[in-house]
Amino acid sequence: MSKSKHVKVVIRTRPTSDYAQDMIKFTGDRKGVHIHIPKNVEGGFINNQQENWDFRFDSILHNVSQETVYEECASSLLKGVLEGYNGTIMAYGQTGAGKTFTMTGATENYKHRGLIPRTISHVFREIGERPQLSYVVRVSYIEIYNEQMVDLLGNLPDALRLDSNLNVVEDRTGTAQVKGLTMKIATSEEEALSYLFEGETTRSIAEHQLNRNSSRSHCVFTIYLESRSRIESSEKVLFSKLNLVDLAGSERLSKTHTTGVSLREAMYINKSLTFLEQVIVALADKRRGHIPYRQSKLTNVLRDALGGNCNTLMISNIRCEADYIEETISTLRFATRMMCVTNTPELNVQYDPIALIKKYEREIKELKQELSMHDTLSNRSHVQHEPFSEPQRLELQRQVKAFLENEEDEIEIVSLRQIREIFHQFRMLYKTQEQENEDWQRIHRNAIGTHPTMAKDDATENINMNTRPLDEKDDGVGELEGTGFGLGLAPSGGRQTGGIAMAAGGTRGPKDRRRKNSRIPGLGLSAQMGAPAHTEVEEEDGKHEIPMERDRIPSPPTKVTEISSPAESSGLPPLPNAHHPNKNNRSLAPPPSRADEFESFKRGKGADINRILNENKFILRDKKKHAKDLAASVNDTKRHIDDLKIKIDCKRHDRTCGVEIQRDDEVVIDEEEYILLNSLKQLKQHYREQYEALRTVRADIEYCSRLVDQCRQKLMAEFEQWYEIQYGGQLPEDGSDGQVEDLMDIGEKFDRLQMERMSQEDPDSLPFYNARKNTERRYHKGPRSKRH
Ligand SMILES: Nc1ncnc2c1ncn2[C@@H]1O[C@H](COP(=O)(O)OP(=O)(O)OP(=O)(O)O)[C@@H](O)[C@H]1O
Repeated sequence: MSKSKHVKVVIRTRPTSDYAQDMIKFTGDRKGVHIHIPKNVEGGFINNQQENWDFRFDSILHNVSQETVYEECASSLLKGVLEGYNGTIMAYGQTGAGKTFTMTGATENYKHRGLIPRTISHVFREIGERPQLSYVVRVSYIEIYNEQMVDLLGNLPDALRLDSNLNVVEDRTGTAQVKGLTMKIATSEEEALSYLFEGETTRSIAEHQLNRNSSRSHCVFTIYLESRSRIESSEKVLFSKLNLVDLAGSERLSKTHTTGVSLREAMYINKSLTFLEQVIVALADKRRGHIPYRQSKLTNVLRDALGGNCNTLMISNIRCEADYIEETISTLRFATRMMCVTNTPELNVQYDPIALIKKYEREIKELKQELSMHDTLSNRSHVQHEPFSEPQRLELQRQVKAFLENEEDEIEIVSLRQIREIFHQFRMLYKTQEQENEDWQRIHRNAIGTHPTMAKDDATENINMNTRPLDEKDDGVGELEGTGFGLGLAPSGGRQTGGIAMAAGGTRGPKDRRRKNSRIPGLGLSAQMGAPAHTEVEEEDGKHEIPMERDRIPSPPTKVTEISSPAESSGLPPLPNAHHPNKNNRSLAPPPSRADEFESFKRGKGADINRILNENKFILRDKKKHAKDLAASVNDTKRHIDDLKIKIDCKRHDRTCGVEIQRDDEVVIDEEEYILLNSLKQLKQHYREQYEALRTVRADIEYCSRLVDQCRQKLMAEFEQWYEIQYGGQLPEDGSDGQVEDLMDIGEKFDRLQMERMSQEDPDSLPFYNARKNTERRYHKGPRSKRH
């Protein structure tokens, strides 16, 4: 559970030779400050002027080194940040009190480096010591000047513009974010330090070019950490950030004696610090519901640190000279109020949705492996659990068609999912056919109706002729046009006698129930699944099956070109061929269906692979049959063994009842038992051999199945590719990046030598000097001085 914590406040004094020892005294425990200002005698006898002030803080750092400040203020807070808690350290105080010295320190002197560079070093040191975690470190640097936010790591021209496009927005969790802010990923201490120095440099360029006073701006350097475990679940991500804030000087307007631009700047600073104070007062007052964060950019940016989800520490820098006593008291007052602010730091855990998906994928894969193991153990290795891919669907569709066209006797059933897919394919074929029939009939009817030389009655008669029940014998059906369902072209007077219903609606005679063969026109199959190909007819001499030859079954668009078209003979316009569109009629017909094209592909470009596939399938079928036979004989042998065992047991039982002959303690068995035992031995041997053979065949089957699958996949893949190319699909094009070669110049070689020397003296200082040098080089030397 999260715990509330008050903002930790530390006082740091700037060393001075003019220390006002009569006025400022620190308590022995280094936590209290006593201020004494003697009464002004000019105030008269009755003088209410306050003389003494006592303050208590978390710690007082008087005349201490930068290192002590770091250990006291930042070290433990940073550990929290590395564990996933947010942190903020801000330096507050009057101009010249040492805020920048505390936060940034002397950038040219490693020993006097401030909290920010020390924190950066510490971050990377700690990361190196936590190999079980993977971290991403990002940094941003922002300056708030006259209520304008400047992105110090952004493009230099933008930093010099007065109108900034940075805005503070709230994310879903209510956390303030600076929209549009540059966040640089730092992979090393040196890189992160380079960004710090780069920001500093941008700040000083802007200061000179825009005549700004840097002590009148607030600066926020933020280190963002994103960490995830390398050994546990990596979808759990910890996000935390550490704000390192150098506030503008807090001196009063009256004391600065400023005018013009400086006055305006001072007003802005005072305003934002006043708003900061208001927020702190509001936070300290538990009855206050509304906290005015939005009044200024500063409070908006720091809202997490002030009464939010953050461990916050404030360093109040004070000066100990008598001249600055009023400002010092003011700073200490502000610091006291700050101590009343409580925050509720919470672990910032998020779950990475991509990593979560990856985790689920992994789990599914493992489960599938387990399932396939289970299948193998229960001899169901051919069962597939993956969703059907497009090529597999096409293959099933082909099998269904082959089955309906009598090319294959059966479709091997392997799973419930496959059965569902087969049913689905049946339905699709049925629907396609139904649609084609309707289209064809519509076109045909229109054509008949509009033909100038044909009377309407004739046309209707022509259709009715084909839709009425065929009540005459086979001969009477005559020449079927092969182009329509119920629109077959019967010769005049031709009537089928068997009572076969061939109406478009699929009405069937009561006796038309048994079907052995069916065919859907257009796909070479009958339009209705129930449309008969063999039709049972009852004649006087009993039942007969009338085989309906393929080409004799009325089927709409198919075979139109092969058999003399009724359209031609009756003067009708030619019928569209939806099954095999060619270039000339492609514009009329809809794009060819993939199923049809697949069939052509198998005959053409994919003929080779299709042949191999079929050969493999044949071998597989053969092997399966062999396995089935072997399994049957293995079971037979097993039955024989069991029978023999029973017989032998009976024999033994008889023996124990005294029937056996004992000779010199040796069990003597009779001939019959001997034969039985011998047979058992042979049978067992036979069983082992058969079983071994069965295992080998099963292994072969697995291997062949895989081969068949591979051939099928290849065929499908080649077809897909061919289809894409044929019908406008474009293959993606690859692109490649060039590499820029970075050569080392003489200066760099010198730097390297110097670096080597320093690394021997103080290895830890290397990244610091490196970063410093790189930043200088970028800004001040040669062609690399230009940014962006
Ligand atoms: N603890 C310290 N030890 C040594 N020098 C210090 C210390 N604190 C401040 N200084 C020196 O005092 C001067 C003013 O300090 P600094 O610029 O840090 O003040 P500041 O509060 O940041 O002022 P501003 O508000 O103008 O930014 C600098 O030259 C700095 O080196």
